[in-house]
Amino acid sequence: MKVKVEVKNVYKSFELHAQQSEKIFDLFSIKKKNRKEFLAVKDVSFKVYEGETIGIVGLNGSGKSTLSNLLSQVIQPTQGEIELKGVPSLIAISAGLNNNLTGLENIKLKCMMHGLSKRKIEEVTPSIIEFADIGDYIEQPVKNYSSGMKSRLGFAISVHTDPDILIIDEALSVGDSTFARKCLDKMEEFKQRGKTIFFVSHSAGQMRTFCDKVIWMHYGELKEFGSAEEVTTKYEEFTAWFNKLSIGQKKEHKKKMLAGQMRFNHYLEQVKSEKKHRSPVELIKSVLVLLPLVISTVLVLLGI
Ligand SMILES: Nc1ncnc2c1ncn2[C@@H]1O[C@H](COP(=O)(O)OP(=O)(O)OP(=O)(O)O)[C@@H](O)[C@H]1O
Repeated sequence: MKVKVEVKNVYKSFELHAQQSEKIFDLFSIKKKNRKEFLAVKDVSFKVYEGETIGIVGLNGSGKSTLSNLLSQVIQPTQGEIELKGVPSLIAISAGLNNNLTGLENIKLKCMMHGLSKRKIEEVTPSIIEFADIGDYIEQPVKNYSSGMKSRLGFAISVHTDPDILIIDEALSVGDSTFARKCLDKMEEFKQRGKTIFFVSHSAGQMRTFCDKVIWMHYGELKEFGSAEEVTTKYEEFTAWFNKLSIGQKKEHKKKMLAGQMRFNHYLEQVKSEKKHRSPVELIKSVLVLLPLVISTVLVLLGI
């Protein structure tokens, strides 16, 4: 079997600015300040083969969506590498939908972004509308949709763009059971066609029946990666233990674990090799941001 996705020592950190002014200061400063950052994904590595369906489980805030966004290239790793052999498509609640455009306009836009020709878009549009099944709302701006409607439209568009790697981030949890069944049937069809699927869900049943393997994300780290049965059982044992804790104990546990995800941003740079200064590219970017301000100031001073 061919390797379809390879994730190598991936980290994703988010800088935590105490104030907006810090953010602006960082944009213009040449030397990076040592700010606090949060490691949402911490040294994650795994390989996925063609045709595998991979479930992703974990408590709230464990890094599942961050990992989904990394896999679908919506965000880039802070460190590490992700190699994808194929085009990914993310299905998440309202992912990639433009709120100000109508459903129909979004269909055209997303299909174009996936490289479909005008003729192909005209050909698949009726089928997308039928799958989404949101009636006259298809002519309404997406901002008027319920989360279930957004999820229906997002799912319908994504499966019709025929992606190689499908990443489904809890989109099914907001739909009703009929729609969830329809999506699961479609996913089964994709699976039969040898597509690679990542599937974020809180349902142990769906993990067992639908996935070959499961990734358990735990406070940013990959705690387990193995057969769906084995990892789901371990995860259920953990949640049963966790749910037995008192509210205070749960809070204490979370606090301790989250503290382990806090770092100063030099941490990753130390891991990399003590690279404390901005790269020339970053420096040029800062200069370009300042350029319009400098030009307008000079023009004002010259009285032009
Ligand atoms: N842009 C951001 N800036 C700062 N922190 C972020 C950002 N995005 C995510 N995080 C943090 O990263 C952690 C992981 O978030 P993520 O959404 O990936 O978790 P999750 O497992 O998908 O959670 P849930 O089950 O609640 O959807 C959370 O603590 C979240 O607050």
